[in-house]
Amino acid sequence: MTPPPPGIRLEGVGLDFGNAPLFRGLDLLVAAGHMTVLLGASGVGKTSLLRMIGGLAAPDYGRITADDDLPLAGRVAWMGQQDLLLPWASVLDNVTLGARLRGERPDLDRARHLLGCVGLADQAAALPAALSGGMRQRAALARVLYENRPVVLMDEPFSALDSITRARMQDLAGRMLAARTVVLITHDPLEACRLADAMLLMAGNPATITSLAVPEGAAPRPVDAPAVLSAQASLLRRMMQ
Ligand SMILES: Nc1ncnc2c1ncn2[C@@H]1O[C@H](COP(=O)(O)OP(=O)(O)OP(=O)(O)O)[C@@H](O)[C@H]1O
Repeated sequence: MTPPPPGIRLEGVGLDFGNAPLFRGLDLLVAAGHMTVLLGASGVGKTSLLRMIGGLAAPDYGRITADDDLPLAGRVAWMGQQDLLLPWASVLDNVTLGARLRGERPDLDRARHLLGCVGLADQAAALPAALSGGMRQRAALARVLYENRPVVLMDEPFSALDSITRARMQDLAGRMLAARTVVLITHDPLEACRLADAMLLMAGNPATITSLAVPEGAAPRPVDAPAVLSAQASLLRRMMQ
C-alpha cells in the first residue's frame, strides 16, 4: 500500500541574501494531501522558499522537515519556472528522463498517455526546439506528472499558456495531483482561486506569510463559479494593496 503523502513543517526558517534578510523565523505547516497555493509580489522570495522546501537550497536558519519524520529527499517532484527540457532529447525521452536517470525501464505507455493528457500526443518524437513556449511548459507538466511523487512543487507552471489551455491544464493538474502534497506558486488570482485547498500570501521585507480564505467547493473549481469569481476579485484587490 502506498504511504500517505507527508505534510511539510517549516520551523524558524530564514534566508539572507547579502546582509539583507529575505525572510526570518517562518513557521508553517504545509498540509498533507492538499494543494497549497503561494502568492506574492515579484521578488518577495517565493521561489527561494520553494527551492528550500525541495531541498535545492538550504535555509540559513531553521529547518524544513516532513511531518512523518522521514526524509523528504526522493519524494519530491519539481517543476520550475524554466522547463529544463534537454534540447537533444525527444519530448517522450524528456518525460521519462527521471526514470532513465534512475536506471529504471521507462513506462512508455504511461508517458504517451500523459502527453495525450497535455495535448502533445503528436509531439512525442519532436525535439523541444520545435515546440512553442506553452507546448514546452506542457511537456514539463507531463514530466512532473510522470514522476508520480507524493510531494509536488510547481513554480508558475502555467505562466506561458494561453487562457484556454491554462484552464485545461489547471483542471488536469487539479485532478491528477489530488491527494498529493502540492505547493504551487502563481501570480494569477483566478488560478489560485480555482486550485487552492490552502492559500498563502507572502509579503513584506523581510517577508511574512499570511493564510487567506479559499472559496467554497472542491478544487479544481469551475472558472465561472460565483464563489471563484468573487474570491478572485477580493484576492486581486488584496494583492494590489
Ligand atoms: N542566488 C541569489 N543571490 C542573491 N540574491 C538572490 C538570489 N536568488 C534570489 N535572490 C534575490 O532574492 C529575492 C527573491 O527572489 P525570488 O526568486 O525568491 O522571488 P520570487 O518571489 O519568486 O519572484 P518572482 O515572482 O519574480 O519569481 C530577489 O530580490 C532576488 O533578486
